[in-house]
Amino acid sequence: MKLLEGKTVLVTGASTGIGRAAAIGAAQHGANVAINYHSRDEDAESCIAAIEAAGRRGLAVKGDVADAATATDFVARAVDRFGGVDVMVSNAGICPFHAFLDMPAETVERTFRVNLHGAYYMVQAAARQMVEQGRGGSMVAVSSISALVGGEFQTHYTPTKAGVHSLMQSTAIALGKHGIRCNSVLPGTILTEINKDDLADEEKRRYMEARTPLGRLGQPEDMVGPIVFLASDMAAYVTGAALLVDGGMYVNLQ
Ligand SMILES: NC(=O)C1=CN([C@@H]2O[C@H](COP(=O)(O)OP(=O)(O)OC[C@H]3O[C@@H](n4cnc5c(N)ncnc54)[C@H](O)[C@@H]3O)[C@@H](O)[C@H]2O)C=CC1
Ligand SMILES: C[C@H](O)[C@@H]1OC(=O)[C@H](O)[C@@H]1O
Repeated sequence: MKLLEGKTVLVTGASTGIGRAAAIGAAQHGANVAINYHSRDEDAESCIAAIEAAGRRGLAVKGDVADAATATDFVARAVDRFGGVDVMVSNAGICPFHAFLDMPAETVERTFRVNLHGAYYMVQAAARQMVEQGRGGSMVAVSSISALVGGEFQTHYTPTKAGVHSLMQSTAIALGKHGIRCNSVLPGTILTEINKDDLADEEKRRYMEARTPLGRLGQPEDMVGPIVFLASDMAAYVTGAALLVDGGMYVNLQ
């Protein structure tokens, strides 16, 4: 069953990892897909090629999500190409692992700007368009298990993920009257570029695997079903919710 037939889906940070998998998954579920990406043109082109191979139309728009103008440009370009916006997947993020006591202020500020301000601007720009269209819509923000638990080298990162989750709760209230649903997914540890260096440490990787009741770390494709579901009309009465997608890592105390 195709869950996003006829819809236009926008995904930020979609040239790699979870965003790329979500963009291709949305196309496989019948959506035309616009992707935002930050720097690597060849990765964006390859994502668009995969969207088109799924028989749908794709559009790549370059831009830094930390800049509010990127969001208005992204939405305007998608509307110009596809005629509207039905779903915004706010996914772009960074996690430069670093100790707390000597954390550089610029690392804190950049992480806040990309992860939290970026999500805010993207969701706001999409919401304005959806309200104008008058046919509702769906926001899916990629938060994290880190919205719920801490990380020694993620003191600048975990507050942004709690913030993204909180943003979905408040926008669910602000936008419910317009038929716009807002939810977050909370991935556990998914093997992508964001943690490639961190998980190159075999001991840490084995520890993270051992914490996961399903016995393995996640792949970007593990995020597709939950994101597509929340984006789709199958989740028509789901808003303000957070869906952990972590192989059971969060509940595994002992
Ligand atoms: N991989 C994991 O274990 C987890 C990842 N997440 C979240 O998932 C999201 C996607 O990350 P992954 O796919 O894992 O890693 P990734 O590094 O493959 O993807 C992040 C994407 O965001 C893009 N990006 C970074 N800064 C940007 C900017 N200023 N403007 C536009 N795009 C920008 C990158 O170019 C990249 O394509 C992030 O928000 C991350 O915090 C959440 C929980 C766990
Ligand atoms: C980047 C980390 O490996 C990943 O990001 C998160 O949000 C989770 O906390 C994982 O540790």
